Amino acid sequence: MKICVLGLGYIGLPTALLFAAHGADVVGVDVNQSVVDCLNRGSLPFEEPGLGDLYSEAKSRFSVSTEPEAADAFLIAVPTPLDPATKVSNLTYVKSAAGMIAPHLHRGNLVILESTVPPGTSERVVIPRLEKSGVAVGDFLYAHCPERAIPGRTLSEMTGNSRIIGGYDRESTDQATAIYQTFVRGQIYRTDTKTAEFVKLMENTCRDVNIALANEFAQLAEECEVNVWEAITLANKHPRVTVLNPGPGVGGHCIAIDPWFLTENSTRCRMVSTAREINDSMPNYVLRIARGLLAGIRDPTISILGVAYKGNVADTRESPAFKFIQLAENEGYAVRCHDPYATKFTHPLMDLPEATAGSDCVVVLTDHDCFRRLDPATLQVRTKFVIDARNILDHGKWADQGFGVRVLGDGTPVQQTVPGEIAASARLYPADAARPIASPPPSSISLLSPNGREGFL
Ligand SMILES: NC(=O)C1=CN([C@@H]2O[C@H](COP(=O)(O)OP(=O)(O)OC[C@H]3O[C@@H](n4cnc5c(N)ncnc54)[C@H](O)[C@@H]3O)[C@@H](O)[C@H]2O)C=CC1
Ligand SMILES: CC(=O)N[C@@H]1[C@@H](OP(=O)(O)OP(=O)(O)OC[C@H]2O[C@@H](n3ccc(=O)[nH]c3=O)[C@H](O)[C@@H]2O)O[C@H](C(=O)O)[C@@H](O)[C@@H]1O
Repeated sequence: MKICVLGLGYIGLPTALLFAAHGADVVGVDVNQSVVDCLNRGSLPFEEPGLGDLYSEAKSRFSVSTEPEAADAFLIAVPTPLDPATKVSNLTYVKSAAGMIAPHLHRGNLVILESTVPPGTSERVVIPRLEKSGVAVGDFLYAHCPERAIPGRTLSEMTGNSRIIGGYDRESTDQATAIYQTFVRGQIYRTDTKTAEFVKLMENTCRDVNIALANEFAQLAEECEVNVWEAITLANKHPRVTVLNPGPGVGGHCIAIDPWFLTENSTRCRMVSTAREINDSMPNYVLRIARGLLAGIRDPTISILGVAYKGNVADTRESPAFKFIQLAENEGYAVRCHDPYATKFTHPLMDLPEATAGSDCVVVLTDHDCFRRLDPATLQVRTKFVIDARNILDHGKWADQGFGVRVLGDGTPVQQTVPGEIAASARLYPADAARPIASPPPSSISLLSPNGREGFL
């Protein structure tokens, strides 16, 4: 079996290598020459746990090129970004990939679309371009097989997750099932192409809406002067309730984008777009907290810890850090950034001492594990304020070092802050307290550790 994989990014490359490691001859195609050069040098264009070892294992059956060639099966894993102005999918890359396959397509070949697309895209956009080959669908096989792997655990999820295979016809579903079964150990579910497109979008939209609910709870809790983290921990004791974690916003190439694909042709949707609005407004909310703390400080500097869209990954796509920084700079704050994972960003990435030197407020935006263990005694800041927008720091330790600690959703009323009341506005945690609430916590629950729950890597 020879498989040609178009798009060697976060999804296409691991998928191509898994096929190769399980016996297929794979040609990986990417229009970006630097990706091809990098792989030809034996390096990886990005990091993902286990990918280096898989590459070594698969190398003998894997070659790379900027052009597709004849094969038994073609797999498309190219980007499907969102046009930020119109909130409509940009299908340019998918169209171009289908156009590149057409000259090599023969009767009996299988084409699989893995890229996430709006419902109906296969039928309206992809298949017609493939048919320019002169072969009609039915004579070539076609399936949409959406990817569900989560960055940071891509390989274990690609092999262990269940999969949806949406074939154009029974033969297409059978053939696609057969090739995924070479490495997928999870259950394979069969459906039609448009349902598969819809299911993928529903999954990510469901997560987005649930995160929006957690973010709204954080804001409501603050209005009620309740600590949302304690409230969530307790609510999640209910056997049918799972509230996710509030945070500074939703980033990444998928959850912040896919809900718009579901609604782009709809005139009825309310909840999905409202959830997007709530999540997109979280950087403003965190900045409002910072504004409260920094009122009265001359020429304030904010130190951002974490620009990646989530913990323990380097990916900054759609990261809430972009919006937070832009808003902060518009406000006149100087911004210095530190992220031990990210390598590419719009702002210079500094080491921790440099990013925090002379700072007036440290803001944790990403839940990297290494931040949990940070020792505040080592930081040479000017003003001791920290905002923990992920609830990951050891707050007692920071308070011991004299920091005013403000946790997103901790119940401190944001609007109470007025210039001249700076220290009072940050809840100064008593050195021996793990949380800013008056009554002592029941000894049986860990109130500031809900991040070990489902929902966070
Ligand atoms: N990254 C993720 O965690 C997940 C992504 N997806 C979906 O998978 C698709 C791919 O996403 P990523 O791998 O993250 O994208 P990516 O941006 O990491 O990689 C895509 C690659 O495709 C290449 N490319 C663009 N046009 C091409 C063409 N015509 N022929 C060959 N190569 C081409 C680009 O140069 C790039 O290297 C998207 O639709 C995304 O929504 C789905 C599930 C998870
Ligand atoms: C339904 C679902 O879990 N989808 C996964 C998701 O991967 P992704 O890394 O984007 O998801 P994520 O871990 O929820 O992170 C998205 C964003 O949401 C934030 N986030 C996440 C969980 C939470 O409780 N609170 C929160 O604020 C994260 O910090 C991040 O900014 O989207 C992937 C995709 O489609 O690309 C998909 O394959 C993955 O399985």
